[in-house]
Amino acid sequence: MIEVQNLAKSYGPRSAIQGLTFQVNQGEVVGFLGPNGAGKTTTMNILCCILPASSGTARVCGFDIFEQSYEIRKRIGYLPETPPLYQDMVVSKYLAFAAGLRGVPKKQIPSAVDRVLGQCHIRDVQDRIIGRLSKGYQQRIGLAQAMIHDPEILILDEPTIGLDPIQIIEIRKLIQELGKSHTILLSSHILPEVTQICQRVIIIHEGRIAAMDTLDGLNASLRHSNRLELKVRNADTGITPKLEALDKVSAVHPDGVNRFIIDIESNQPAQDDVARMVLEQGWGLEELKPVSMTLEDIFLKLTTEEKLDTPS
Ligand SMILES: Nc1ncnc2c1ncn2[C@@H]1O[C@H](COP(=O)(O)OP(=O)(O)OP(=O)(O)O)[C@@H](O)[C@H]1O
Repeated sequence: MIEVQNLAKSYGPRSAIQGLTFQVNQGEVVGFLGPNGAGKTTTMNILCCILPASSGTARVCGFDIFEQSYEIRKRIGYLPETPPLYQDMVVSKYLAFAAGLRGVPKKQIPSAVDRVLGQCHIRDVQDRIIGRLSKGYQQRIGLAQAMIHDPEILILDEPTIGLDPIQIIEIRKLIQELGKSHTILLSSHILPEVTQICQRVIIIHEGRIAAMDTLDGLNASLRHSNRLELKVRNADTGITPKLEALDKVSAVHPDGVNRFIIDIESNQPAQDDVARMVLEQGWGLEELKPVSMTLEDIFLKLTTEEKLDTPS
């Protein structure tokens, strides 16, 4: 659905993105993550044909961003970080206006407005002035304008930024609903949000792809940081050095009473050795399980500590 190949963009001498290659398949909801200035908005603007790329190619629904931008605009709905709302307009009139701008035939405008009022759950405010509505409602109106021409793909730039926790939950639910019938590329700084909404993530850092996979896949590719969580019933004072003496264990961190976090050497299955020692020493095995990394752990690892050599 979206195919990006070696995409680059420079603003004068400043390179914003370089060598970006990724795909978003039909029906996927993909999170686009990166620290401030990583190049997320630049990439989204290029895919929506708002900004020209400096080099590389991208195709959206099979159409070329350089040659066939009109076809792409028909098929893409874009919610920029600041939604393009006219604060003095009434919701339904604004949406009809947006429909006209997006080329919806005049006769079909009332039904298009009616459709997005329903899809975005804003029917109850259709006669209200936009500027007097809460930010959560305004964001839904932003989504409604992005969908007014019934696009197959939605590109959402930080859709929950500036919302309060209840509004965030509402918009998140709405995006999850829309994800059932649309392909979505979504940028966000809120990592638990991406974990909840997205099936796959693309992490960019300094304009390049740092990782691209499902959450499970990312976890697996970073397995060198494997950790185990161990709970025992009767730890004695020698437990930490004894566990650290195991071949595959690189460090042991006590974490509360009778609980330990064990760092494992790269790709070494160490559970059996740890369990055997616990039983032999009579420490009483309560629980032994891998500590899975959160998206936040993965993101910080990729964007602060080190970079993957090649995107997966
Ligand atoms: N119009 C512009 N002129 C010059 N430099 C720009 C322009 N727009 C963006 N940049 C630079 O390009 C880089 C990427 O910016 P971009 O806005 O795409 O990042 P981002 O990942 O969306 O960041 P944020 O999360 O802060 O919105 C940054 O270094 C930014 O300063």
